[in-house]
Amino acid sequence: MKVTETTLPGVLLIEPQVFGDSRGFFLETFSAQRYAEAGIPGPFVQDNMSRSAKGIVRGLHLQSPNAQGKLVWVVQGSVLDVALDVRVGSPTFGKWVAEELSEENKRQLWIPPGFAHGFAVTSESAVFVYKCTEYYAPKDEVGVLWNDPDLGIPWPVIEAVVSPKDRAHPRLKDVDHARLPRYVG
Ligand SMILES: Cc1cn([C@H]2C[C@H](O)[C@@H](COP(=O)(O)OP(=O)(O)O[C@H]3O[C@@H](C)C(=O)[C@@H](O)[C@H]3O)O2)c(=O)[nH]c1=O
Repeated sequence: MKVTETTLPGVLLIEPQVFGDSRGFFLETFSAQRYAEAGIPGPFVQDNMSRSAKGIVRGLHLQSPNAQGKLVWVVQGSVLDVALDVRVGSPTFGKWVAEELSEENKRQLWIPPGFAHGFAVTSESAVFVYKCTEYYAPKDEVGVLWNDPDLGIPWPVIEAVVSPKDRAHPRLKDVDHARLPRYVG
């Protein structure tokens, strides 16, 4: 597999090796030793899957405490996936990266603990899967407004469909910083 550092240190783009043949294709979506060697330590304790229709935006979400590292990819359709650094004291606080993840490109994104995460569906529908390094802890959920004008994320959707919960998140500047993770270098 090919691992590339994105413009946000710590956020990694992974292009798995795909073995195509007359039946279709095969790829390994995760292998503990290989991913650890690539800088994705784990251990992963929870796997998730969601399906969303075109135009849906989920995010921007994190947990703090109990911050989750997330290894994410798309098994059907395509999304624009976004990781936002919200670690207080980080030199890249408030910066984000956006990568297209799709059934076709089979890319994965590693989003370390301490980043907020979200995605927008650009295909008719998308099935999104991810591995998490911490269990879901609703009491620790923190959200940042998906279309916070200070962030300027170019969401590729004309009419975004966003859950009431996600519509109610504050802008990053208005999030109680005591609820955000700290940058530890
Ligand atoms: C995230 C999650 C949700 N749920 C439940 C709670 C709720 O009833 C239902 C839907 O939850 P949500 O609206 O939070 O689902 P969703 O908006 O898809 O939340 C996810 O968004 C992406 C962007 C992430 O990064 C994930 O970590 C997660 O926050 O599923 C779990 O049982 N376990 C979980 O791990």
